[in-house]
Amino acid sequence: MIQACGLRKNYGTTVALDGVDLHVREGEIYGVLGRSGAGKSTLLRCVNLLERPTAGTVRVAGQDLTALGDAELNRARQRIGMIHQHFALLSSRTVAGNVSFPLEAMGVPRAERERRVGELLELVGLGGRGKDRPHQLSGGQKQRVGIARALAGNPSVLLSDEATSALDPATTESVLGLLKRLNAELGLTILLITHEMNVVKSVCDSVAIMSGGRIEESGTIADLVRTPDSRLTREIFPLPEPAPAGSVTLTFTGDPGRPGASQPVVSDVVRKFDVDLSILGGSIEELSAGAVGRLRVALDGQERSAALAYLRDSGLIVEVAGEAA
Ligand SMILES: Nc1ncnc2c1ncn2[C@@H]1O[C@H](COP(=O)(O)OP(=O)(O)OP(=O)(O)O)[C@@H](O)[C@H]1O
Repeated sequence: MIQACGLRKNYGTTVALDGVDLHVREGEIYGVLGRSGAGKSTLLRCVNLLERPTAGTVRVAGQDLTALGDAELNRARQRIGMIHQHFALLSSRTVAGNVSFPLEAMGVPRAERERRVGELLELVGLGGRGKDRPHQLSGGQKQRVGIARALAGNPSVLLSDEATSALDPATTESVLGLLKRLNAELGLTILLITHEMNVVKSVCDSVAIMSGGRIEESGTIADLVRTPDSRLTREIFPLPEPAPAGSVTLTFTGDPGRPGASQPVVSDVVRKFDVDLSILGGSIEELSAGAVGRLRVALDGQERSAALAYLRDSGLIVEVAGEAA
């Protein structure tokens, strides 16, 4: 749905994007994660051409935006909604007036606008709040207005620029829940940038990790957590590094056909084999891709090799420190 190839953006001598390739599939929620200054906002602004890239191409829904003139670009942008960290609402307008704003710009007749604004406010859980002013709303409600406004042009793509960074954890969760529902119900493709791992963990299907204007790592969350040395896996499941020589790190991926983190594989291995097992560290996370756990253990005893083989045969990813995978 979104395909960026070889994107570069220079501001004078600052290289904000240094050859970025991005592929967001239709219907997925794709997170771009990175520290301040990594280039995330620049990437997002280049996707809808609010910034013209210095080099590279951007295709959205099959259309090469970098090849369009201003008028065509404005039309194409109506199919790309955007929400912002600080909501960007007009304080002089009511809630309904804010949502109506892009429809007015598109020349939609008044009766049709009013019907559509009512639908959009219902969709984001703000039915009946149309006459309120933005200052009468909480942060989460303001962001819901921002989302309703972004959906006014019936976009196929929603871009989110740190949309939950100004919100408290409970409100963040409810806004993310809304985005997930819109993704599922409307088939909306969502590209969001964030510096919060929690956002990626709770809603994203895929992620790109940016640093210094480049993408360091990208892929589906499900694939990356199965790649034991991926940066995403190390950040979601921090375990002391380096692992003590001979220690064993077990990854429960929760894939169909593999044991989940709640299944008693570890107690089985101790019962079945002459081994001692002590836990050195670990955690379990409920990701959008399912429950995933990583556990580091010391495993010693006469039947260590047989126990390791059993763990592998049970479907766990087994890494032994100091041994090639
Ligand atoms: N309009 C601009 N003019 C000059 N330099 C810019 C401009 N916009 C961004 N930069 C620079 O480009 C680099 C990437 O900035 P960008 O805002 O894209 O990063 P970011 O990952 O979104 O960080 P943050 O989360 O702090 O916004 C930084 O070095 C920044 O200073």
